[in-house]
Amino acid sequence: MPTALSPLPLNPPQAWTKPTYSNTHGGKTYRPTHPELFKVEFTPSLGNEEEYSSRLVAVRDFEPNERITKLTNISLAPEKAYSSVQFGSGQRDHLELNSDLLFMNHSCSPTAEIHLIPNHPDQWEVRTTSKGLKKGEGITFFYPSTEWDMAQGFECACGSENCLGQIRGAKYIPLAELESRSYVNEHIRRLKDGQ
Ligand SMILES: C[S@@+](CC[C@H](N)C(=O)[O-])C[C@H]1O[C@@H](n2cnc3c(N)ncnc32)[C@H](O)[C@@H]1O
Repeated sequence: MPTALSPLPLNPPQAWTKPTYSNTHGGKTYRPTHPELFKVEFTPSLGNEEEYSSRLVAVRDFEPNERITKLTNISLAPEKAYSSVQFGSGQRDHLELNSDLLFMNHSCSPTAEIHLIPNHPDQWEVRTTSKGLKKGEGITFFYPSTEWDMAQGFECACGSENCLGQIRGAKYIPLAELESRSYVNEHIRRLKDGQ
């Protein structure tokens, strides 16, 4: 069950077509959700089926600690999935982004953060880190900052010097390590406290 204070809709407020290589290259069904902020890029040489072949890229500069966007078209996820973002410690506390934000990849040295103030979905947002963000840079976040035990772990290909390798969720990473990488959401801190 979702937590009592989880007023997320079961369906996205606005219909959304997931971008694919073909519908962003000549297809007519895809409309970027935040064209003035970021765009989805595919690397066709890696193949359309390869999930890491796509990424979200800033189309303008952002200041340090600037809000990139609020999470405006979210819905309660039917279940934890590769695409969902965890917003609480309850079993059903996972949301779907239903926007191009889905294409934010994980990085061990992320350029952005997801801030999920408990029980205030109207304030949930994506922010830059203290470094800000330049036009053309990938918008990434540290998945364990929201995810406790991911539906689908992966071998990280972020390429950063201090890459952690396997990414499976915060459950498998000490709190100090989480804190050294990213803003850590309150539900993750709570779950760490109880570990
Ligand atoms: C929500 S999707 C992110 C968007 C993804 N690139 C796509 O095309 O759908 C999450 C998936 O992307 C892939 N991914 C994201 N960040 C990654 C990384 N740093 N290294 C390897 N794969 C990554 C993993 O397969 C992960 O399950």
